[in-house]
Amino acid sequence: MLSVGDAEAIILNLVQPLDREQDREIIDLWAADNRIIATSVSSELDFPYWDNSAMDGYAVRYADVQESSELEATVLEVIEEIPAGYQPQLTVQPGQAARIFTGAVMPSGADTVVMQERTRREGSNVLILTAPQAEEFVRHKGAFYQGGQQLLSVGIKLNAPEIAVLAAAQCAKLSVYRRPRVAIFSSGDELVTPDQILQPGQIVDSNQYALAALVRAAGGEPLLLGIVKDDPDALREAIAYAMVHADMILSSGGVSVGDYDYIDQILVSLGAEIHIRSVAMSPGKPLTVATFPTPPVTERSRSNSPIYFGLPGNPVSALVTFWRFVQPAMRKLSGLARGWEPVFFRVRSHDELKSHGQRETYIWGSLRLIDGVYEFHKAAGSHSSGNLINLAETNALAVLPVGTTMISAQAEVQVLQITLG
Ligand SMILES: Nc1nc2c(c(=O)[nH]1)N[C@H]1C(S)=C(S)[C@@H](COP(=O)(O)OP(=O)(O)OC[C@H]3O[C@@H](n4cnc5c(N)ncnc54)[C@H](O)[C@@H]3O)O[C@H]1N2
Ligand code: MOO
Ligand SMILES: [Mg+2]
Repeated sequence: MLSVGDAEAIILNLVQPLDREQDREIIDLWAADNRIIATSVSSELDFPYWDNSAMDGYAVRYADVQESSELEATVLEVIEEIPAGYQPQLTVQPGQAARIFTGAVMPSGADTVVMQERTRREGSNVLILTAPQAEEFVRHKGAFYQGGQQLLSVGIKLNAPEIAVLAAAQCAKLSVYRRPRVAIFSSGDELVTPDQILQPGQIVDSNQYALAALVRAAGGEPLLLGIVKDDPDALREAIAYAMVHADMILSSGGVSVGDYDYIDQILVSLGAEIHIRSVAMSPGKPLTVATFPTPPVTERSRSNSPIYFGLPGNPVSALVTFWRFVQPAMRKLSGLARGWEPVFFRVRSHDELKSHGQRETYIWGSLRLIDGVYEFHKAAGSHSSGNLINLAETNALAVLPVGTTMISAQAEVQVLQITLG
């Protein structure tokens, strides 16, 4: 059976990012958080825009004050007061100073700022009590950034720091990748929506809710296709619709070896190429990954043909395979230039962890900060892949490699981070 690592490599190789020319939209900066920038940004402005003061104090000529001390204070005449947002009117001549405040424009003639605490005001004069460094507390025009250079490159995710940069660069509208459209449906005759009274043998379709939330959290736009019966015609219709409307298709259920598990054969009948049928992992062994032939350019509404993930129906298996494979694939698809690969790190395990050792095993639980160190706590209760009840507060999965049957309590374990940073 295919290893998890090989499956990941196949999937990430199949997924191609959205097209930065064709798959983009213009949005307002207020709506930019968590979006991915599709054109590089530069500014004509220098940062800082002007020479300005980093302190409340006095703008002086260094040559005048370089010998100043408590005992031999330099006396300067204060010629002007310069608050932030004001254009200085006078030039500071030898023997003169200007009162200045943080962020205010430096007056011509002055090259240094002496902070207020190192001065004493006497009427229209100021006494400089300490020798400053030359050019101290002056933020020079262009010192942080010179106009014309690249500020942000394509493929960066926008959060508060990048949005602040864009605002400072007066970029009130910007071009971002559109959100990937992800079609989602659940397959199974036993499934009903949460508002229905359960008849014998029925269960609630929880997967579609979970997958929609995961798709949204990963920056995608879910296209909900509902519950599809274990009926080849109904499944073919749903997949054929999704093929032309989505960048990615997620189904859950119907990918194992049962008589009603039709997904693979329908994909084949629609001309899809199946790249993965199962993976040596637990939970999540039955997993179908397929692609469709690229339609002719004239019939295309988007740059790529979609990738299909037939996730296993068991609720935990559907989530684990999403976290392990679909989430990185969505990040790559969405245009992120870097950081789409899954993130693993090592922590101490609070609990003993067990596996049968034959497949790479993912155990759900939570990372908790104990005395400043992250510790993995296995979720209490049954670890059957059909039990979703103890999934609440899961924020990491412990990974036991093939061949490892036990990790003792307090020993180190590798965990997969599943909440997006
Ligand atoms: N003979 C074998 N049987 C099974 C194997 C196997 O290797 N040989 N693998 C098992 C494993 S592992 C898994 S996982 C499941 C995967 O099954 P399917 O993907 O075909 O899914 P279904 O049979 O349709 O359903 C499985 C299970 O999950 C429940 N389910 C399905 N959809 C949903 C949903 N939307 N929300 C909540 N729960 C759902 C369904 O009722 C079943 O209980 O196959 C094993 N069998
Ligand atoms: O993958 Mo099944 O996921 O082991 O229950
Ligand atoms: Mg089945």
